[in-house]
Amino acid sequence: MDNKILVINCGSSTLKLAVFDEQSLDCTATGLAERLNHDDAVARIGQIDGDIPLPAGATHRQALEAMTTALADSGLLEGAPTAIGHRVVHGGENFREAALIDDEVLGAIDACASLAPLHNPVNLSGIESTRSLFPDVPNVAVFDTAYHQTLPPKAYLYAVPHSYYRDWGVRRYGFHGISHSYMLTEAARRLGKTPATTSIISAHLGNGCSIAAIRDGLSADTSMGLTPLEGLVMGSRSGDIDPGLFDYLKSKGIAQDELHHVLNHESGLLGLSGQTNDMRTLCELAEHGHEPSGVAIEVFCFRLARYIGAMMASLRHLDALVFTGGIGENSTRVRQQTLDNLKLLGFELDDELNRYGGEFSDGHIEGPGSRFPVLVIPTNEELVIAREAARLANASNGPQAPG
Ligand SMILES: Nc1ncnc2c1ncn2[C@@H]1O[C@H](COP(=O)(O)OP(=O)(O)O)[C@@H](O)[C@H]1O
Ligand SMILES: CC(=O)OP(=O)(O)O
Ligand SMILES: [Mg+2]
Repeated sequence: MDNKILVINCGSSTLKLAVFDEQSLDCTATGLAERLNHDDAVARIGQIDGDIPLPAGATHRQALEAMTTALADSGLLEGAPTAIGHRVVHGGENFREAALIDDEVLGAIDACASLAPLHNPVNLSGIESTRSLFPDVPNVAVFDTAYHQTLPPKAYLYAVPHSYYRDWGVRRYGFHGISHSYMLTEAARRLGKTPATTSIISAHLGNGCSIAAIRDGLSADTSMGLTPLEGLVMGSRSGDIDPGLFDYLKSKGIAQDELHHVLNHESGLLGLSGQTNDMRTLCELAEHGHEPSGVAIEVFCFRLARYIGAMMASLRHLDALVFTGGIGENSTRVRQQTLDNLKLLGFELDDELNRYGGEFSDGHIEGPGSRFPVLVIPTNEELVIAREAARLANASNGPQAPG
């Protein structure tokens, strides 16, 4: 019987789950629950036909229970997993790497909840659920912030009174570190280099979007800040705004709570287009002449281009610009339109390679005259989490005999 690692990624209204073989780290099952806490909540497991039955308005916990039962019933878990890895978005300054979960770690995750209100509370509910479903199995937290703990003060300090940082931890933390660190190892492998000598700009473009400057293997700058709201334009998040907006809109009768909701849930691509947060649909709409969708894509790409330029300030050399995430991996248009803004920096794409997203060129999509390689690399946050969960669970089984 093969030992299995269960990986859980709880998002605000989704739950992604994956099962890995502990030895080979092959992914043997994947599942997705969507529209959780809504009447039409739905769950599927790739290896099982049909939907997994969920009650209307199912919570993360109910979905997790239904999905793990279905996995167990169909033999996909092969008994209880040997370790469970969780994506946890905000770990503050407490975690430079993944951690075996105990009550102290749970407390530290809870203490960061107000800094990632869309993410940490659901991450915690995922952990609590698996702890009660599988009481004897070690749980491991893998943090989105951990990889960015190498940011230098010049990149993480806001220019506000220093006591805000000292007393309240007000600083830039950065997120999507699981994905950015995977981009580093994958880019290094494709370029025939070691991660420790590789410098890249990594653009993770999913529903949440962020960019990182990675200098000689270490995160040196990134676009997200105290919370995952800062930086790039995202599906429904605004990214950077002038904080003066709060006062101005207060004078228009929009309270802080309401604006907070708008900036997180009704802005970004959704707010600009008035249609959807989904880039694929926006591209289709724009192709059919829907002007606001075209404008939304233009703002998205221009902001990204500005940030690519900004990331250059942290690097001594650049081995590659890397695109990943649902948009970065799949949108020929976004990659082209972004780099059209950066001709002065010497980026050039090959139209054909870009159209195929680097599928037949080991990820490369740059043209022959490009000053820098440009890569498209599919992210695999679940694999990173599985690897860390296996490593920490094994380490917790006591000291290994010297080899
Ligand atoms: N072919 C495509 N063209 C453009 N955008 C795409 C395409 N496929 C997926 N996307 C976009 O990727 C985004 C979702 O990214 P993903 O990384 O899956 O999200 P999450 O952050 O929830 O994991 C959506 O905006 C979706 O429209
Ligand atoms: C941190 C963050 O924005 O995560 P996601 O992209 O999953 O929303
Ligand atoms: Mg994501």
